[in-house]
Amino acid sequence: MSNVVNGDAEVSGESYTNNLTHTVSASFSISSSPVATYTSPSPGKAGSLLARTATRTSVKQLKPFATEDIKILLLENINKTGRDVLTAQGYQVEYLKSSLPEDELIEKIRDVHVIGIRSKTKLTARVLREAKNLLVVGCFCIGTNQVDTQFAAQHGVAVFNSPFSNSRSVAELVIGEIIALARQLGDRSSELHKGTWNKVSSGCWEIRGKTLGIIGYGHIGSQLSVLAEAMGMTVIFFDAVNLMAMGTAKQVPTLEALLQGSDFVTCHVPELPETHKMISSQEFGQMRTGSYLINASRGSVIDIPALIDAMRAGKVAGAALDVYPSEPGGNGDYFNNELNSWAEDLRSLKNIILTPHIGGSTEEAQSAIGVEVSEALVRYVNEGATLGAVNMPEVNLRSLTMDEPNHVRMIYIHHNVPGVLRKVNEILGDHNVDKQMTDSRGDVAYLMADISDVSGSVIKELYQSLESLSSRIVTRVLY
Ligand SMILES: NC(=O)C1=CN([C@@H]2O[C@H](COP(=O)(O)OP(=O)(O)OC[C@H]3O[C@@H](n4cnc5c(N)ncnc54)[C@H](O)[C@@H]3O)[C@@H](O)[C@H]2O)C=CC1
Ligand SMILES: O=C(O)CCC(=O)C(=O)O
Repeated sequence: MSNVVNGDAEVSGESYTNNLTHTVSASFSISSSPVATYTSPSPGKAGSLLARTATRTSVKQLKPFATEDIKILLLENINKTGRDVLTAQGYQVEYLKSSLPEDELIEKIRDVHVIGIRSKTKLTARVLREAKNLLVVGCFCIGTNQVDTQFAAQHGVAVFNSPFSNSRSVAELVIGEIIALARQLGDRSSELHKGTWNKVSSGCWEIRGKTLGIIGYGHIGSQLSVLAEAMGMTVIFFDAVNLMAMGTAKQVPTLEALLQGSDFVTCHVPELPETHKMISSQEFGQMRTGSYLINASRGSVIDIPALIDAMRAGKVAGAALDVYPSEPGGNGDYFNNELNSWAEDLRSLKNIILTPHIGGSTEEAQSAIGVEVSEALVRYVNEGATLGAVNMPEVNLRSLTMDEPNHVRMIYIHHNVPGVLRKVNEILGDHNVDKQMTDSRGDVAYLMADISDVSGSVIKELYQSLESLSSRIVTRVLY
């Protein structure tokens, strides 16, 4: 394959960096000239930060490859804003509305350099092991529990997410659910849908003056706290760390204190071993009789058979669940006992709101997430910047400019073992290293160095020397 970029004829990458599976793909064409630059396609409609910065003529677009050779697989109906950012770069983007069963996913992931998912797609070690060309994963959501982020890092695959673009949407959904549960809205509505008029006030309450207990006072929990106080509720919260309370909310020292003191309990913790079945029979026993439970975090946080028992016993007067231990792969799939053995018992309860993991599903959230995550992916693919990565150290260097035509950016992802920097500096030391940054996270380290006045043959030597080090996970060359 050969490409022409800004008039420079390119030679096959295999002729000079045999093992480019560690950069992008062995089949990519790599310019023989480090001065080769890339003319950015016209910015997409998204009007994104990236599109805007690309029009600044002084910033040099770093690309070691023909952008149209970058293959991206987007699953789970990722918003058009995100697709637009990626297609505007000239990448090949394949887009599917649902997730894929594991075997199909493995077939598809073998080929791609970037994968974009939401909460449903499980990128386990088994799947990632097959992803030989994969550079980066974009989680177009907050949670990253669906990805084996540690395995990914150890194989040089960065993972990005959107840490708070859907937080407000989740908080608003929970506010709606608090009122809906207090007024038994779900039951009244479905009765009338079936033709039955059932006007009742017994067991229906205002939320003013009631206490909301928030478990996990992070982005969503603290946002919810502000909204709940504005509606006249008292807020208490429990968190693993000490945090500044919003408004007049109060942190309580134990989960038990939270459960005993709340009329409504809502969970906003990540999926972790410590949060697995955090609310089970014992915790339901500690809740006030007639209180309500909401979970829009992860399905594993609640012991659902214990919830069913607590609701049947009248201990819990209502519940709203948005997330489940097993969730269907796509719209139209069944939510039944084959998926979760207790599904039909759950569906038969009174005053229970069951939603299909829509906490973050608003136009505003999905549009913002699409742009945010796609831009992080583009920055990583094109420039190697890891800012915001959830599994790699955060490393960035200022963009190279058009005034620096003979520069190369070397990226060396490596095992964090003693003596690596000495060896890397022996390789880079004879050259003019303008800037260098290195950082580590656990047992993976990330080094980025911009080197000036280098020829194509020198780049090849630098690349091969870094590749030959035993500490190497991935070497990338950008210019
Ligand atoms: N239903 C939906 O569509 C959505 C669900 N989520 C879920 O909500 C979760 C929370 O989201 P954010 O508020 O953005 O996360 P965050 O990371 O900002 O806050 C989580 C809080 O939980 C606390 N925490 C962690 N372990 C704890 C423990 N064992 N006990 C008590 N507190 C603990 C942390 O200290 C932190 O303050 C996400 O991890 C995700 O799984 C997020 C967005 C949408
Ligand atoms: O929108 C989604 O698919 C997932 C939302 C979610 O659970 C998250 O952001 O963690």
